[in-house]
Amino acid sequence: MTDHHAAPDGPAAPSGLTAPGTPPGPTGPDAAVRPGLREFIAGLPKAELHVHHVGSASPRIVSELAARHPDSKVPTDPEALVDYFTFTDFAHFIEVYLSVVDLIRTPEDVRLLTYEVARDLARQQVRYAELTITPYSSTRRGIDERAFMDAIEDARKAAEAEFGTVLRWCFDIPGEAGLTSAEETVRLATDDRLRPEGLVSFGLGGPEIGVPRPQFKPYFDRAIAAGLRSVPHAGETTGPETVWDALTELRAERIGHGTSSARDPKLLAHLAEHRIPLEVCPTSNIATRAVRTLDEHPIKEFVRAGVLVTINSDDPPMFGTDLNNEYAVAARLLELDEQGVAALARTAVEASFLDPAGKARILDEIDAYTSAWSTP
Ligand SMILES: O=C(O)c1cccc(C(=O)CC[C@H]2O[C@@H](n3cnc4c(=O)[nH]cnc43)[C@H](O)[C@@H]2O)c1
Ligand SMILES: [Zn+2]
Repeated sequence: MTDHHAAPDGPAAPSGLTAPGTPPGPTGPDAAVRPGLREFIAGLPKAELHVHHVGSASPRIVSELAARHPDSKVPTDPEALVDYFTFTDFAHFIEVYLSVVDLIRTPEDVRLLTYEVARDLARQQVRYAELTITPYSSTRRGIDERAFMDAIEDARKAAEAEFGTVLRWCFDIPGEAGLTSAEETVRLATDDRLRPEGLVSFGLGGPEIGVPRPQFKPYFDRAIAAGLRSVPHAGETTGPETVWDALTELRAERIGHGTSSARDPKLLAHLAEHRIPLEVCPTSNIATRAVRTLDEHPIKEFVRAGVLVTINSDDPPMFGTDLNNEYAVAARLLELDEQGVAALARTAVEASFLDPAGKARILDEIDAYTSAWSTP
């Protein structure tokens, strides 16, 4: 077992079987997190703005789907998944990610996955999540587009009714799949007969190296004209120029990761001035080896520069984390107490694409929870 999945009192690591007392790995729980802070985080109402649909499949769901489709190379044993979800670099991560995408073959698989993802979010007191979905990956594998939309919408409505967690969708272009995938994604996102009610934003994911952002401008223009918000990944595995491209060409309102922005003081100043939040996913950056160690993560520089930082989990079971653990990691890196952690949760709600009344409701909940916690 590799140690970056060791998380004794943290999230359900990929195996869910990590023995208590396992030495913490670079992204595991920190002795330095103040006593009681993990409990505070666990009960804190939160919003998750950067989490991938397929990348959120729990070990139980992955093994259930792998057992259904025995031709797949994905292990059926949740323990074996820990090694399977250990990545040598970003390209290896995408290769493994796509092998899990290959397991989603029917509208029922889509519905099950979506509903279970919502259940996992609700368990962490996530009140609102924008889930990044790549419809192209499913339709090109033969899932009927109408049935796909019905499956995610059905799960969204059931999750809201049963768990109280509000889900919204970000449809992303898998950039490396080329302009055909961009055309297909924007068509699915803007065709009034298909576009799901829960869709709020338009994204761009996958590898960045060799996939320049400007080529996607016409597709983002169409999505924005149809009322969608622009949230591309940028600066995860390439330099700050990619983030500039996302801002100027794709009119990004938030940036997925934006890690390399720290290398460009002018960019940091621009992000701060224009209040463009970064969707920071610390453990993801270590797991894909985009950043070497957590202590080298630039989150502190973002905060110091006045950039709005939101904390997110990206592909939590694949990275042996969950949103609560990401808040604990951020608390250690930023040296936060309960008030500081609550401020991070507030920033995520404010940076979300939820309507004003929905935002106010969660913000009130955060305040009530935080003052009840600090009242003896
Ligand atoms: O589905 C296909 O057939 C296909 C063909 C070629 C390339 C791709 C992709 O590149 C899919 C990548 C997929 O990865 C998702 N994702 C999940 N986590 C991350 C992340 O941290 N950074 C970037 N992308 C991520 C993303 O949603 C893409 O759809 C697919
Ligand atoms: Zn992502």
